[in-house]
Amino acid sequence: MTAFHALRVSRHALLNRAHMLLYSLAILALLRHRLSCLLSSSRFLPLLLADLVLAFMWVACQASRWRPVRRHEFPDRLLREVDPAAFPALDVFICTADPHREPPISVVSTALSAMAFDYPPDRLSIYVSDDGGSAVTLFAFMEASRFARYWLPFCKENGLLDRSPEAFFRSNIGGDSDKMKMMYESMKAKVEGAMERGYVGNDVIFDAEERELFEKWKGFARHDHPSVIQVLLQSSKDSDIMGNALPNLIYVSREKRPSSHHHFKAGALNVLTRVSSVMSNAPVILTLDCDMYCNNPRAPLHALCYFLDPAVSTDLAFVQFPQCFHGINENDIYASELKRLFMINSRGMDGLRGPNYVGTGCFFSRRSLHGTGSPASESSALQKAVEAAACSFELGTKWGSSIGFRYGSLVEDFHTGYRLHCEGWKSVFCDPARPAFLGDGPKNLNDVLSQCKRWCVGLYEVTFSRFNPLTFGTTKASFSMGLIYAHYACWGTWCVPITVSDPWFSLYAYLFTAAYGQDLVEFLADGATFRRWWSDQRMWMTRGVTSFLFGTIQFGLNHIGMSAPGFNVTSKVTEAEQIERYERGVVDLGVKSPFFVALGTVAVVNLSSLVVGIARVATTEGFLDEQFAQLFLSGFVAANCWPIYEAMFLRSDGGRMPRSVTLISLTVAGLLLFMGYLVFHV
Ligand SMILES: O=c1ccn([C@@H]2O[C@H](COP(=O)(O)OP(=O)(O)O[C@H]3O[C@H](CO)[C@@H](O)[C@H](O)[C@H]3O)[C@@H](O)[C@H]2O)c(=O)[nH]1
Ligand SMILES: [Mn+2]
Repeated sequence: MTAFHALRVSRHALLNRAHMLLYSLAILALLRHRLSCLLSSSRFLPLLLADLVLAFMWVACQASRWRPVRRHEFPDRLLREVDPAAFPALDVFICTADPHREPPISVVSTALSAMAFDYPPDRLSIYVSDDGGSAVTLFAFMEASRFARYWLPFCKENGLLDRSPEAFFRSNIGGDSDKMKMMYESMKAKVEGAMERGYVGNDVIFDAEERELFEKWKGFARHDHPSVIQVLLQSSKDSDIMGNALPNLIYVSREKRPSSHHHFKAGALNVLTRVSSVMSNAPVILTLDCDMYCNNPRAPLHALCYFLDPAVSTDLAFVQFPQCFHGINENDIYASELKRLFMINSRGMDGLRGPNYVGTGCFFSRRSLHGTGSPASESSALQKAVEAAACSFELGTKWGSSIGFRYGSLVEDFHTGYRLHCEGWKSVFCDPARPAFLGDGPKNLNDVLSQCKRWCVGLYEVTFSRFNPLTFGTTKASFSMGLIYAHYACWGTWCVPITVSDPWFSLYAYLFTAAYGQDLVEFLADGATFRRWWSDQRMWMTRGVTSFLFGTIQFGLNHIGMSAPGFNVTSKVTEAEQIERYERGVVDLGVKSPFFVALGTVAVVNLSSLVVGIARVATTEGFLDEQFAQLFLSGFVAANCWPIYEAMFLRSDGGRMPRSVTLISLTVAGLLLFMGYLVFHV
């Protein structure tokens, strides 16, 4: 048998190791210096803490630089050697949670893009989990099941690669597609109309049978309702207009009761895992977020290149594709690409036990989630499915603790992938030239920072559990995997070195330039531009004083019971005016957010120290030599803060900082500066 995939170790590996050696010597020297300072004055204690965090985060991340790899798959070989009729069945899970933040018509487009995979339709099932419990979402999927009869043959006849109608009609107009476009627009208008009215009117319902389904929504509340499971397409019965079989399409809205915890997305995925196990029970499962449409119809074939290779499949839990986004602006001002997380470090982990699970674009082997057991009962498949979607089903079972998607963290993806690695499973990072899945990144700063804060809280939940990666991970997975997971689990602690500023000395110059230089090189090597890297490092600093800081505080409050973890679904809709600003690359600070008070304060404090520093250079001899590095740092931070100064003082558009936020920032900064003056001069 010829191989379906190949692997090569990155040329950077040796260079990385040499860099590691030098850098660790410098870190040791730094810590030694700091300890000796501490002996002279306890004022240095916060700085020691900052240095320790820096050292720890750096060391933990190195494991991902030890052996980065690149893989390549050969789907054509697979097609030559394996008859598609012998492909394993594939169950696709799509999660949605809120019809207002996640428009049903977009969820439908994602589902259609998966239904149109280059995969035998009779082996393909799409399950939609609707945590929003929305009749409009069900209605949108009924429409989609009719539209699919035309759309799927249209994609295949025209050899389309963009099989999400939303994405296709965004970029293609005219020609053959005119008729299809009209059909799509008419479906879209019906769904959006129902969304606006807030219910599914009798005028848009197809027949009496459909009307009956919506009866279920009488006395129905989003957080208090029975399960609704509706089979919309059945492969054995339904065919498209050319007479080809259609994939199965199943709508699931699990039971919700105020008295039982629904465990957010992990809970939804576990319900789909069980519901699908009694209906199609495919050995391969793909998880998708509602905005992550398929951009490469051969994605499943790429995954099969691993699942059908007996040499790797025995302990292969999942094949993860990177999260990629459409519509990112030229300089990626909010670092939405998250290149280090989704690309660079994933390749690094791939050279060890495998990349972590990032929640979407991931093919699982069902075995790794729940062995082969499925809910046992005498009833029919549909009845069993309804039982499996009930709130009480999991009571007294291992679901969420040692089988299925794991509970206890807002980052169920991180937690689940990590626990699978701890159980001895492996994973693979699969990154074909044409991105397999594309999603929506948040397009305003407040949403970007809130999302990151949620991750930060979720990651702490893993750190402070008995599965702490340093103690549990390093022994159960492997030492190096444990370190990388610890690096992420402690993401929030970046707020310590970023918020504690330091009297600079020459060793820092090396530590700073070497780390920044390496980061830049890795970005450029991965195809980024300098400006995109610049945005990324700016966002890293921004998160330090906002998401990481607030996330750390929030976790502390949750921990002592003063608040509870919540999952704020990221909005996938952006106002036209905001989109326009985003496309021009203008930062959006136009909402009254505590994040922006923190940003404004830091920016003003830094600007003041820069101005005072420059004044001293002009008046005091020798000051420049002594404090050059300190001044350089302030200058560098000020350059990063430029968009904030603009938003505070220079702009007048809707994205400028609200007056009240500017005033509060100025006041807080004034107080801080005054306190600083008292400490150092009185
Ligand atoms: O109670 C919930 C909450 C969320 N979701 C779905 O989960 C997905 C992710 O939610 P989103 O608000 O888009 O969160 P992001 O922060 O953008 O998502 C990233 O982070 C999540 C938590 O780590 C992962 O689950 C995602 O896959 C990953 O893309 C969406 O499809 C939601 O509909 C549910 O089904 N039920
Ligand atoms: Mn998302």
